[in-house]
Amino acid sequence: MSLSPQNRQPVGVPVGGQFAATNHAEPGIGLGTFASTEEYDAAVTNALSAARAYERTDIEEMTDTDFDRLLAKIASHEAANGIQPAHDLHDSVGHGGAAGGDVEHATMMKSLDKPGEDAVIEFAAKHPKAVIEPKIDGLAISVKYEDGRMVRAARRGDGYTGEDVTDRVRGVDGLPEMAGEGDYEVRGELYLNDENKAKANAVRAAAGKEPFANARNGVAGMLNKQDGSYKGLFSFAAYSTTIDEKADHLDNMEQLEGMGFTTARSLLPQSVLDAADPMAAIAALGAERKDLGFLMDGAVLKVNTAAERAELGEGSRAPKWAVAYKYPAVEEPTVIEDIEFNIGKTGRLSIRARLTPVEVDGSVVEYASLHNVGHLQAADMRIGDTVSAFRANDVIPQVHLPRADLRPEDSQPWQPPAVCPQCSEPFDKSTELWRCHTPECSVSGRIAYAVSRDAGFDIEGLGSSIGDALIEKDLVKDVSDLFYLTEDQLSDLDMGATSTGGTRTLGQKNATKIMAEIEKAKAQPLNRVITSLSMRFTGRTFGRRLASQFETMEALQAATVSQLANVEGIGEKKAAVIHEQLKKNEPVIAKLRAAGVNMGAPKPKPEAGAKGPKLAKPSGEPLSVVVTGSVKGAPTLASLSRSGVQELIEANGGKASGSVSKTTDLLVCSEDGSSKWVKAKELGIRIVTPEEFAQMLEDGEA
Ligand SMILES: NC(=O)c1ccc[n+]([C@@H]2O[C@H](COP(=O)([O-])OP(=O)(O)OC[C@H]3O[C@@H](n4cnc5c(N)ncnc54)[C@H](O)[C@@H]3O)[C@@H](O)[C@H]2O)c1
Ligand SMILES: [Zn+2]
Repeated sequence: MSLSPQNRQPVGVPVGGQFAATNHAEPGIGLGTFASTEEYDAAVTNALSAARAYERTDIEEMTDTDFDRLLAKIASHEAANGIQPAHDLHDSVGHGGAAGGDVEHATMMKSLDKPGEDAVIEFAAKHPKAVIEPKIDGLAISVKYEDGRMVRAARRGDGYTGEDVTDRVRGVDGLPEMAGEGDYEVRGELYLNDENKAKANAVRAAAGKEPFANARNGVAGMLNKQDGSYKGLFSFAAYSTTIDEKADHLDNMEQLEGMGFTTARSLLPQSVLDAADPMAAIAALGAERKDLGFLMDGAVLKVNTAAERAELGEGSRAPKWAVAYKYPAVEEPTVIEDIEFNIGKTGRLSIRARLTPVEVDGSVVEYASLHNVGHLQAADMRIGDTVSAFRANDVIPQVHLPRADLRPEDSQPWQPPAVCPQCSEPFDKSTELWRCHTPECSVSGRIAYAVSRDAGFDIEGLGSSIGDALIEKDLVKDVSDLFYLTEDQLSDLDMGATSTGGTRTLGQKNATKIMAEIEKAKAQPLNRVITSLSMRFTGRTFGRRLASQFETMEALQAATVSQLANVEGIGEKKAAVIHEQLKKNEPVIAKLRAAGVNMGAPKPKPEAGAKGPKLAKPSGEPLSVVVTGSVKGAPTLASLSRSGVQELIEANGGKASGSVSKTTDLLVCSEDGSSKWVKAKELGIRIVTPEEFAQMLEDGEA
């Protein structure tokens, strides 16, 4: 089919600045042609790929504006060169990207023509009684009712057949399960409103995925997910029905509304078409877009009576009795001044562009989301690039279309940070959104460390997903907040959406368990309290040394830099850092103290004549002890973690060490032949079994 000249006009072109293209372009003029057949072929391939992604996935390979512009250029090239297109980009539903399915449609499900402003004005002049409705941006479905009961729902697909989605849309808001009597069909848009979009994106975030690019992509992605993880988050609005094919469109819509359906026109019913100035009504409808709470990408003009519908008839991919006007995305050119990173409170790396401030659609945009590393690299946007800033119906501004012709000569491709820019540790790249898990970088990492069995309070059951949920809800900002949680806060904690779209809470049973663990944790030894603060240079080893040196938190806080520096292995530099961080953590420590967390106690002075510490040399110096392998053989040691054993050694006056060297005094080892055993043998170091070691501690005889 060759296109009418009108159809070749670009639709939805952006307005303003260098990116402006006119909505009134003469057919084929200003759209340009491709320089070579190869370029034309590549453009067709790209457009088909984008259409496929658009119809079948939640991936947006290009924005609608880019897609429409590309399509217009392809059409213009074909017209200028007399090419009979071999592709079906122009005249198939879904631009050739749609796939059919199991359900055959009674009549073809079509698209809408978006012929541009002039044609819309002409349509309105010819059909002054036409009605105007919002064009909702989601996915079309057809729903069949038999005896007033919903029996089948299917996607538009290729227009002739579509995928069966019955079970996935049952219970959707605006789409009743039982309605009226008899057999009929309702067609309408399945869409995602802002409130549900936030919920759906929370489900995505929990799975480490980037939020949906926009609500329309969201519907596609959610519908493709067959496991129902987003069930209940859709909405439906009807725009046509077979309930009475002789009736006026408006009467039919009113009847559906009476039966419990939401209709497109009922979402914005106040706009009346003034045939003399249809663009005024379209603009009035468009003015409400920002505050609607759902995506509306255009306005639809439809004739009202059945007679007019029959008279105007159908085109191959769209009816002739309706036209749509697609609102142009508002975008403005600006320059990326810098690309900035931020590590969020749960450790996620977010990337944004700092822009030369520019006014877009009434407000100044200074920053734009660059999504994730993959997105930025694929788009090849660089510092210094002139880009187009837009809001795409979403609140967070975005940029796209880097202008190669305006790129500075010394421009370099953007490189993602090799390691976390804050702590220099490698990122966790297992999901689209990179994360840094270190305690230094994220509250998440700090809490995970603070509750860990090895280093911190050993709070069983408080895993990272619960930790993250507490952080998201701002219930926990630092470790001390854990000790102020209430059982109700825990049991009501929102753990994200369930497979049926409801919210999942942590529940009473889990809450009670965790509360008991938190209570128990208050008695953890001082070294663990110190470590749980996630200060630099106070890992497990130094935590133990500081605790045994200063005995109480009070003494540790009162210590001068040089007193801290005297602790083995610390030295002046680290001492200064620890000193500073102790000051910074004063409020946290105060809160821990007030919650009843153990702050240590001075060790009783040995009575005269009493034996010295158990793990000490006759000189009084601590024995350096290395424990390797399992200590399970010794019942008194079996329940201890690695750190527990080390703590025990130091509580008995010894010094725990991880590796065997000349200075080692004792190796506790159950496996003869291990590398540490061999080394100890070579160095003539005393070796005892865990059982013997347990006995030594009991007897107080080293
Ligand atoms: N970004 C991309 O890569 C890409 C790729 C392919 C297509 N697209 C976009 O998709 C458009 C074509 O897709 P399409 O045919 O699915 O949709 P469309 O936007 O051209 O409009 C037709 C659809 O509008 C819907 N609709 C909403 N409200 C309605 C109402 N009140 N009355 C009647 N219909 C209503 C119906 O589902 C109908 O099928 C292109 O113009 C392009 O912008 C984008
Ligand atoms: Zn980091």
